[in-house]
Amino acid sequence: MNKTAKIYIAGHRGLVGSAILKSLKSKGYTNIITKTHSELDLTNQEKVANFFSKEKPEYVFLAAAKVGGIVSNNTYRAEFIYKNLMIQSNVIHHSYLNEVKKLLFLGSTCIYPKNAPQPIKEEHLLTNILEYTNEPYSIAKIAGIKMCESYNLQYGTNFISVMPTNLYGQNDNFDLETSHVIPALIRKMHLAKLLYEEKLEEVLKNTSHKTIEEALAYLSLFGISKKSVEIWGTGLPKRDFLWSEDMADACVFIMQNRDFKDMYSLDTVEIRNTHINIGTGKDISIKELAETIKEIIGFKGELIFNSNKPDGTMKKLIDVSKINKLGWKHNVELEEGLKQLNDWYVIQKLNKTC
Ligand SMILES: NC(=O)C1=CN([C@@H]2O[C@H](COP(=O)(O)OP(=O)(O)OC[C@H]3O[C@@H](n4cnc5c(N)ncnc54)[C@H](OP(=O)(O)O)[C@@H]3O)[C@@H](O)[C@H]2O)C=CC1
Ligand SMILES: C[C@H]1O[C@H](OP(=O)(O)OP(=O)(O)OC[C@H]2O[C@@H](n3cnc4c(=O)[nH]c(N)nc43)[C@H](O)[C@@H]2O)[C@@H](O)[C@@H](O)C1=O
Repeated sequence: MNKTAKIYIAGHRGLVGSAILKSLKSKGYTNIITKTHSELDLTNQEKVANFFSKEKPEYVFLAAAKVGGIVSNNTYRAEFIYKNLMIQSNVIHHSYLNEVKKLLFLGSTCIYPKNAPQPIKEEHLLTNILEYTNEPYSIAKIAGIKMCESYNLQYGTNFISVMPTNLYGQNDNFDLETSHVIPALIRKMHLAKLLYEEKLEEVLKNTSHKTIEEALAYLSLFGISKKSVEIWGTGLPKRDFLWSEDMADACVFIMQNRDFKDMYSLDTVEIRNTHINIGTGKDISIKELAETIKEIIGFKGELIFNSNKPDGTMKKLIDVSKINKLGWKHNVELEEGLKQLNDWYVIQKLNKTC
């Protein structure tokens, strides 16, 4: 991938896409194409076909998807399967038709069985049943992996599938209903702290409500009060969290240095691993995570675990030995990343009107 190569980042305003854009720019890439969702709806086959035949990108980072946390996945099941299948089918197929040299497809570690052996290796794909809360999303992601594999084997393309663990970082989604756990807990605890300090004007600024009564009623739906914050589930599930800029770094590293055949040849033909895990290889319970965030923010109230909300997969530690062997390792440890994200949130979101 030379510095003037034409590179398309699909989803460049999202958590990962924005970090990939930043990384490529910092490395001196000058010919990057981006389109917002409203400029190019990737679920629309005709528009995607026109875009690819006009722009002819040489490299594609496929970081556009319908994404969300556990409740969002469980609630908007039809949207998760439909939109993800459409986006990835359109982008992968038109990348093939337009002779894209290399494409990177972002899947997710939720593709693995819910009770997969720990740490989860690439070869555990399709060995048992999936976690039900995110089954539609996972099935779409598995279809994406198999689409890349099939195009590589039949058409000789160079399409690589990476499976990120749970990600967090700047430009994340902080919506209380649809976000992932880290942005949700950061926002919940800041709001509870503002309530505790009786900074009601600031609470109002940080919700989309007109009166403080409406704002308080809304916050109570999410278990946010001056005395306590609700944490979904039992607190016992464990997750491996990766800083989004580390994820972007891994994506750029693979696009610069590795090909599909490097991954394919890592295993026996019988195992036919065609994708690669990206994470830290370390996990933490949601309870420990919540306590760490509480400490960073300085919230003095209680954490209340609501076991009526889903836990999801209990353990999702991934084996990262393959990506490590290929020459990449994460850089930012969780506590450092949480502090950085909290600082960013305070400047970019907490003191701005929603
Ligand atoms: N966040 C995480 O923890 C994890 C993410 N992943 C995967 O990483 C990738 C990136 O995720 P992340 O950055 O978190 O997601 P975000 O939700 O932050 O960003 C997704 C991007 O895709 C764009 N997009 C969505 N639908 C369309 C569409 N129909 N047409 C055009 N653009 C669209 C969005 O644009 P707009 O905002 O304008 O809608 C946005 O820029 C995804 O494939 C996701 O599945 C994998 C594991 C964990
Ligand atoms: C990346 C991954 O993201 C999703 O899966 P998930 O790992 O379950 O992600 P999550 O961040 O939403 O939750 C992690 C854990 O945290 C608990 N939890 C506590 N309190 C809150 C809370 O307030 N919000 C959220 N979202 N979770 C909370 C929550 O109950 C769960 O036990 C997939 O659907 C799938 O899309 C996917 O690939």
